[in-house]
Amino acid sequence: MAALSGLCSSSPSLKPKHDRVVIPLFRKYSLAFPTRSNSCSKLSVAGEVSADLSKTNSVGVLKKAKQGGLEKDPKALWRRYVDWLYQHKELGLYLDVSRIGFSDEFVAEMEPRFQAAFQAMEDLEKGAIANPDEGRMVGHYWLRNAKLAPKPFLQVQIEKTLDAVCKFADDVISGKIKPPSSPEGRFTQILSVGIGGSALGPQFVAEALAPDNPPLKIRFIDNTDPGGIDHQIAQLGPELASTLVIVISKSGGTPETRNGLLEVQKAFREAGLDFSKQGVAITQENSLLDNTARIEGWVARFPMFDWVGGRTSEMSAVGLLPAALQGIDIREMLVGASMMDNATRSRVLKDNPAALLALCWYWACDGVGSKDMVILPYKDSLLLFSRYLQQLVMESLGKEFDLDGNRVNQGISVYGNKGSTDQHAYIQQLREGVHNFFVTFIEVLRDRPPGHDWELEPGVTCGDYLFGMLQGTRSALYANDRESVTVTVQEVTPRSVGALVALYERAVGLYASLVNINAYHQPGVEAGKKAAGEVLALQKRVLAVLNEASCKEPVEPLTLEEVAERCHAPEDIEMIYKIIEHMAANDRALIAEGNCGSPNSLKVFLGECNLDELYA
Ligand SMILES: O=P(O)(O)OC[C@H]1O[C@H](O)[C@H](O)[C@@H](O)[C@@H]1O
Repeated sequence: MAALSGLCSSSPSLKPKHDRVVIPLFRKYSLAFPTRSNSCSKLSVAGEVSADLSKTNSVGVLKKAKQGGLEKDPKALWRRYVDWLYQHKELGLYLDVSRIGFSDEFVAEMEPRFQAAFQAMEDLEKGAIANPDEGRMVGHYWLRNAKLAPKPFLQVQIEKTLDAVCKFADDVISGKIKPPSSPEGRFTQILSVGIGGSALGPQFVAEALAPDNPPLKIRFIDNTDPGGIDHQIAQLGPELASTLVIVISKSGGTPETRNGLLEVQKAFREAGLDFSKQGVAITQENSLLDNTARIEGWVARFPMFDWVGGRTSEMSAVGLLPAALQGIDIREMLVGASMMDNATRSRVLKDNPAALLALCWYWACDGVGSKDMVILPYKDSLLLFSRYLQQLVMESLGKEFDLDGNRVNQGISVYGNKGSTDQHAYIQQLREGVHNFFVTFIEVLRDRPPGHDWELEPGVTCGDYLFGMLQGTRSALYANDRESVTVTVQEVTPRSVGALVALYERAVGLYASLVNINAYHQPGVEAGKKAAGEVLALQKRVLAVLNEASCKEPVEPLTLEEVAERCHAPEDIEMIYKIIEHMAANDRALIAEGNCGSPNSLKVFLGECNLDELYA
């Protein structure tokens, strides 16, 4: 660890002042403090199990001030509330950061970092290669204000796509574009097939904003789980004939999405329906999906742009088309996002709600993700906000290396559902148990549309209870030194949802700058995909070996050792066991002897011999 003490030594104001803090063993830390300063030496010290904030976190006042505890004097707290309350008048959005304990000194020390983050954000918006690993521009902010796009052809692309989305949605809703063989004579259902960034935004927005009786109802296939897929198709029943299938994949090659598509196409064939007359693709030009849709003559294709990442694609065709088809005012979503974008371009920390959020995150998580972010919207329709944010925050910030190549293992964990429901589940632990989180309350002031409220006891409505639960939980947590942020909106509308999406997109971008990581790539996702590919390749070898033995006269059941040996993969015996266990559970391998609970007893064979494959 000796080299660590030299970190950032050229920056005297950022000298370490902290005590050693022990990080739980499972968080295998090997930290070099995230900073933009070139004076920091490049370090990669794997295997450490404790992190020394004094050496890894150059914000000197952070730990010291934290030891002082949170402000508890009601008058001082009220002053802090008023002093720091952020308000976006036009959006009717407030951000209260008073229950996060940062000090003025901390804010002052963070100021230069914020100025650097604002500059990085400005460069990004002007078209800099903000995703250096992939050599890509990052342009989701242009989607809600095309004039900001750095090249005229990008502007045209954005505007043309938006017009095409609106027109297509209008034509589908009006019945001008209709399915060939539906008794209703118009599309009534959407089946969205996509995963990750190609599902989470549309799911969140559908839950938040779809009217009670949308012109088209939406369902999702967002996995390669056959049971889940069958369930969605079964629920559609005869309405499959009036279902618009939207296949969404930026890359156009994600296996789960491809599988979903193949399964849905099979269901169409079995129902005697022509899929191409009901299929829509949203993907990058010339991707596998795009080419399939073009060659098969699907109803429509919409572009995904290279410079929009999946997790920030809600305001592209990915989010806008499904929303428009459900009758959601997508131009209002864009207005809300654009207004928030304007506000979050401010270089004055107190006037910039995204910067305030990033400040709170940094403070609460010590700039190293030491606490989890619990998202608690007190509104049923915002249930999926935490799930949406999970990808946005964790895929963006959860990085092994910083931009200078230091191993930092950054990130902030996100979870949550909704209040007051969660008060009856895990808030007990938040109040009294392990102190490893901070809360974000999302408060919605309007309970019901005007004229619909009633008092279920004198002076008290159902919504008053919800309000009371939020305020009570916030106070109870704070009284026990649990910090929280509160975001308040007037109503859940397309505008406020657009604003929330934009607020968090920018907060993530700014925070990424503060900790010096690339928020726009996801190299870690590849490892799991690659390993899955290897498992499927091994399965093919296992099948070939079992097939050969099963084609013998008499059939030769094999032990796991024999299968592994014949696959030339003795080191993969555990995976071979798992493959056989899965095949046996699905009647694709038969057990001659023993059972899966005692692997050494097993002898297996295939029910059928495939001679074609044997002699292929
Ligand atoms: O839209 P697709 O290319 O199908 O990608 C879907 C998802 O795949 C990967 O797992 C990425 O990590 C996600 O960021 C992405 O949203």
